[in-house]
Amino acid sequence: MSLLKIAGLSHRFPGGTQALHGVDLAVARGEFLSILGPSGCGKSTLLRLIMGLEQPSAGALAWAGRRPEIGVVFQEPTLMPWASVLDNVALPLRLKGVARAERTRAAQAAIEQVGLSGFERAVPRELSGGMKMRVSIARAFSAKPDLLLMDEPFAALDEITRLRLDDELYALWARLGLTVLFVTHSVFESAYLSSRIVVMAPRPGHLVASHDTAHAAMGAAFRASADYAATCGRVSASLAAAMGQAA
Ligand SMILES: Nc1ncnc2c1ncn2[C@@H]1O[C@H](COP(=O)(O)OP(=O)(O)OP(=O)(O)O)[C@@H](O)[C@H]1O
Repeated sequence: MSLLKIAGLSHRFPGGTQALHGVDLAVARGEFLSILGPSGCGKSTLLRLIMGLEQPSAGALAWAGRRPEIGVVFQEPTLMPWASVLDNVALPLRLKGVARAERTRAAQAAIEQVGLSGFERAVPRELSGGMKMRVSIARAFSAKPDLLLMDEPFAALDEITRLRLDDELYALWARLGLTVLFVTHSVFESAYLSSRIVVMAPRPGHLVASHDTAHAAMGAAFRASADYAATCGRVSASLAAAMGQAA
């Protein structure tokens, strides 16, 4: 069953920019869904509507059951610089009023999941860019969100770190059964991580294609596989079409 059903969603900003038009999208529980599209096609606007930070001009977002808990990861890790890794990761739990002992336990578990055990007392300036991003990811899922929204989380990282974090995120998703909505400009990253990829086109932003992907394995073996190459080819062609170019 769908966690979220988006129907006929359109959004016009007060200045007059029509950012989205007629978006229909269902997000199933447990899927890793990437939204891929050129700059300005409305990806971030769509995430803001899902987060409830903007109200749509038309159309509807329907959640299954109660309003869900949403975890968010942006390109900037946006950590509290004065606070320890543990306190940063525990922040959503503190804001929810979870008692100290319980939030420490949950934050420590999340820190372990992202491979940062032993760094609980470190502060952000003592961490590498990749480690800060791991803290941001741990914070986003520490409160066990129904949906994890990720807006180009690894775009500012070097390629080696990015590939490693892609592997780690894929493993986390598979291990914890997360539902992830992942915004990226990268065909290769989306083809590697996703169970489904939707491609958007601009002016105004709308969905043009949806691709299910084959996930047989991960790591170097999957990156070298024919399935991965075929997905990259199909998705690249959709993206080229979305941008009005021949593939
Ligand atoms: N607050 C705003 N006020 C007015 N127009 C906006 C606002 N935010 C975004 N837009 C416009 O809406 C359109 C979609 O922007 P959005 O940021 O959602 O695209 P995007 O696909 O996320 O782009 P990028 O990949 O560069 O981050 C663009 O034309 C942008 O200029």
